[in-house]
Amino acid sequence: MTIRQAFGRFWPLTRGDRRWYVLVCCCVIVAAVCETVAILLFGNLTDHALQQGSLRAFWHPASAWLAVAVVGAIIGYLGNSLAFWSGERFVRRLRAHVFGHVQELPPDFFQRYRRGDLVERLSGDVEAIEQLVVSSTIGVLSAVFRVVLFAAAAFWLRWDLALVTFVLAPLLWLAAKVFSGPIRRFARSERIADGAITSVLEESLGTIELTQAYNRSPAEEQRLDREAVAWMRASVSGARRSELYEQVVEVLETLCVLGVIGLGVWEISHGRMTLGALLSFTAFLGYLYPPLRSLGELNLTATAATAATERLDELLSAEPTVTDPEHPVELATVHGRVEFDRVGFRYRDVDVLEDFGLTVEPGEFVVLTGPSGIGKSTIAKLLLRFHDPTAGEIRLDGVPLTSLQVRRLRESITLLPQQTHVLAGTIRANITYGRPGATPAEILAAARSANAHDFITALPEGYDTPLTPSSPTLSGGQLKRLTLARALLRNTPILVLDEPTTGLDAPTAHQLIQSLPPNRTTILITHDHSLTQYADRVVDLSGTTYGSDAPRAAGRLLSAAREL
Ligand SMILES: Nc1ncnc2c1ncn2[C@@H]1O[C@H](COP(=O)(O)OP(=O)(O)OP(=O)(O)O)[C@@H](O)[C@H]1O
Repeated sequence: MTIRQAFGRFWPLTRGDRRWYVLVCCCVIVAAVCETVAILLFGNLTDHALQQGSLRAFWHPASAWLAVAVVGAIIGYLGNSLAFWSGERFVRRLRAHVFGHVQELPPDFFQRYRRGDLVERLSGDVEAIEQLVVSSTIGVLSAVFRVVLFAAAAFWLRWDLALVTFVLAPLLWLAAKVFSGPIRRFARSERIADGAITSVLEESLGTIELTQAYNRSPAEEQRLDREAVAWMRASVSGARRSELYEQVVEVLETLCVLGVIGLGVWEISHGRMTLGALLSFTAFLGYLYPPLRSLGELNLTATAATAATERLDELLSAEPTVTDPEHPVELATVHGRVEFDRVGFRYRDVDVLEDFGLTVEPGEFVVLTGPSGIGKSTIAKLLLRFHDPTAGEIRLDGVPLTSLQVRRLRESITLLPQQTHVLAGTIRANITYGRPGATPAEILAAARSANAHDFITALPEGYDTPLTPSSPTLSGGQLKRLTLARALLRNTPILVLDEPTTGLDAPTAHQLIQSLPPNRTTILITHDHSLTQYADRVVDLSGTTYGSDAPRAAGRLLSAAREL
């Protein structure tokens, strides 16, 4: 991706902030004008006060110089602060944009990338793009204004000497061109290595118990070191090229300054120039060369940032596979009838479901069982539209899922996944995650139903006990009950529980299933056959489907009769 393409890709995100960039440019112009005036005053001071040794001739230009310097400093401060603020605003907006997009992507997208790499793209790469889009734009505009102003002043002072000065510009351009290729290459390798390091750190810290238990610490250190070596190579090679570029530019600048001074000396010796004019002129060079040099450097920074642009563009180009229909069907009330109609599904090349049919009536309690790997969790994921079936159709209350708004669909179904997800925050915050704004009484009721209230209140800080995802201070069974409380609090017409009783002792498991709320469509995925007694129907994915005369079924029939 070229700088131009990279810039075009992200520039639209600056909409709404461009007036601030214009303001920054105005500050830059005023500050550059102040610097120009200050240099001219310096020439005046040299010719009238210094050369003639006149203190009277000193005060006027000196006070004017001071006033101009103060104005320049104030405007410079305001401009730089504003430039920084608008740069950070862009970072915030870009990160939110990419993060929002990534959150819509299907689960298999996250299998293609290591989590640490994604983290790096959302942190380091986003900041690198800010460099390209905002800082570099402001930097280039600022440098161009300054070059134009100082060049105009230099031409006004002595056009012939100014011409010599500008020999430098094409040389700098040439140098930047020569160096930009390798710098881009090393920047790309560095961004990739950054992602790999974050991944290793994230993965190792996430499995620290396993690492310690299996004595794998040295291997983990080696893994990190391998990535660190790749990162160091890229980083050092890139820095070397940048440094070499700086030194080449330094030498080129020195050559030009010496050329100008040599010419100036010659002019003074022929009486065609004053010392003040020569000193002002060389002072201009001192001001002119930094923005000229920074134009070349900005080119290199922007070139390096294109590596980050490519990485972020890759994320933004990934399309969500599950989208809202153009004209969604509105379901005023969800009754909870779920139909899988000749559903087929495959993960890339692996067929998981073929011609699968199941209808769950509103309020029915179905146990889904079958051997490991047969596709039980996949059915739950299809119901929430994490994926769409490759054949057949799934319907909710007779409406195909693809005709419903994804948000509305997920509002109607609660999935308790097999994996226990703990969030950073208190136990209360963990429970209310699925339904912010729930009342304390509702939280308590959900915790009681999930058999979690007693162990929570036995903790010194009760519902305010803080939890961390990496090392939650609760047992596996307690965490299971906590996540069940979170699911129950959502109070949706459909409940899908994927192995909710793993890690629980038999009495607790039975108690938990018995206390599940009645009158809602419940699909319980389990390997525990003792729990099937509570179901209205058991569906064994290996082939058998049978009803149950369990008390639970009777209870449900009773409540259905009551409803009638
Ligand atoms: N993201 C995925 N990508 C590719 N294949 C997958 C993916 N998730 C699951 N599978 C495969 O699909 C099949 C069904 O998996 P699924 O998790 O639905 O089984 P399950 O019946 O719930 O198993 P278990 O009882 O062990 O939880 C398995 O063979 C599994 O390897």
